[in-house]
Amino acid sequence: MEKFQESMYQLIVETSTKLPRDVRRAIKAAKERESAGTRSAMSLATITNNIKMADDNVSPICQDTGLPTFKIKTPVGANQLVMKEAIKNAIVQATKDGKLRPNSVDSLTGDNSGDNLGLGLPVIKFDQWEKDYIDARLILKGGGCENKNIQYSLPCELEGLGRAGRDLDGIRKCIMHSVYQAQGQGCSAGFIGVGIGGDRSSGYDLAKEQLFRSNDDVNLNEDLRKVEEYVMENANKLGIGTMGFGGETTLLGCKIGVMNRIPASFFVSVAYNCWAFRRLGVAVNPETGEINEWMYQEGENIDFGATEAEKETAAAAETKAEVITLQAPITEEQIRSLKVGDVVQINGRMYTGRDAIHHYLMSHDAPVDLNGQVIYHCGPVMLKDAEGKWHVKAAGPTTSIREEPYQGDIMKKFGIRAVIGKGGMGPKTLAALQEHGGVYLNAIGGAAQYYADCIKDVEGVDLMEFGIPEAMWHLKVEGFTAVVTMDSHGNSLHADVDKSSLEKLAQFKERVF
Ligand SMILES: O=C(O)C[C@H](O)C(=O)O
Ligand code: SF4
Repeated sequence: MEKFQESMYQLIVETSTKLPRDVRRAIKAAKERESAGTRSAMSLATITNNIKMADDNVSPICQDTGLPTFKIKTPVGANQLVMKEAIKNAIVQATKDGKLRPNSVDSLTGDNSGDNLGLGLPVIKFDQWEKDYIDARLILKGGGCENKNIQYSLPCELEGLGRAGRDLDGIRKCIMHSVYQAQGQGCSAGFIGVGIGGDRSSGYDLAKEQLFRSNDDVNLNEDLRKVEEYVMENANKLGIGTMGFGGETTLLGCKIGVMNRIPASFFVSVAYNCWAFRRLGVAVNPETGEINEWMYQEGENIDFGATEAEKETAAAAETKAEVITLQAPITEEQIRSLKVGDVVQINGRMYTGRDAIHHYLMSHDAPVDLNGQVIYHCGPVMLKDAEGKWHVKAAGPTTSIREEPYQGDIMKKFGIRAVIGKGGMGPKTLAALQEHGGVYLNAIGGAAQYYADCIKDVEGVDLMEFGIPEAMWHLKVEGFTAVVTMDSHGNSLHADVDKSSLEKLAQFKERVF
């Protein structure tokens, strides 16, 4: 088993940096469905560029490399303790090499362990089987989509859909609702794994288990196959689209599993996974620990390479004419001239700030003058070189809604003019944007390589005590592109899409099964 650690390292690196073939094909099909020139088409072009960049740079597709979860099947007699130790070592190494973000945080103190280890982490689930090889699978599922998981206890009342009963039709309604409630916040278009039955914890386990199925397989259970097909056809009519910008594709895959339940409980558990659906697997020799075979290799591999990239550059050049350039510090007048739908490109300085920084700024002074400045909701992957200089390895946006309780107050307190994130913010922030003269810019979630490339220098860092993802990084950017989705005139694309998709959801109220 001396090669097992190296094999697990390879599995981690491949999973973090290369999307599996079935996922690539689903994204390509989504791109082909979208009409040219729309915000969704532009986002999908950025996403496919990003996938290609991650391949080429062998760097994380998305900066949130999730809570590493291994599912391992072993032949009788294989030593699971040895495997566990090897996996931990491989994780520490992958973190040092910038292939994983240090993502393990003490739940009580907020301290980041720095190496992705810590109480309960990584998650490793072992099972024994009769076969003579080790089947090791890994999923790196980020926090934004994990937060959009949802569990229904039937019977229940659902907005837009009415009563969901304890039958196949009730299940159908829950699944349709789960897609609606995620909006763009889990970096749509997404994949869902659904678990029917069990208790609250085994139901969610079953839902996550479905995410290990190939996106192209056909459910052997006839009822579930019908529901899967129904959901794939109809969820895309909700019009939520890529990043919640509206558009043709909201869902890229739906896999449903079932297990028994106890008479009093009827759970439908949904695990939502973003487009950056990072899961892979290997078959390992139990004697040597070497990889015999990579999984999920069936079908055509889309590399989103040269010709696609050329087309996208051309498309980007076409839209260039409409792009508005912003450079911090930004004046109130400039900000008030922006409106929902505008595409902006930022040059110059921006500061990262997410959960810990927002909480901190409520009761402290800022370490820098934020007047007229831009805050980027981002927790990057950073590496320090031998000279002590920091380099950005991955830096896409994080879900902004978590900062809703603080954002408006902080913008007013420090004179911040623009915040960049993804998934949109709520009414409190919208009111503050109007009152103070501010704007919300939606960047493309998961496009961590694309945005890392826009960051030309790391000019400083404050509040490192919060750990790498939560610190306030001072970034020099060039051509950082984002879309105005909330402006200073009271408009919010997110509120509009939420409203229209709820109306569309109501079309699916009538019994189908
Ligand atoms: O933590 C992050 O960087 C992003 C997170 O996965 C999110 O989607 O909000
Ligand atoms: S930022 Fe988006 S793509 Fe990345 S893990 Fe979070 S939900 Fe997934």
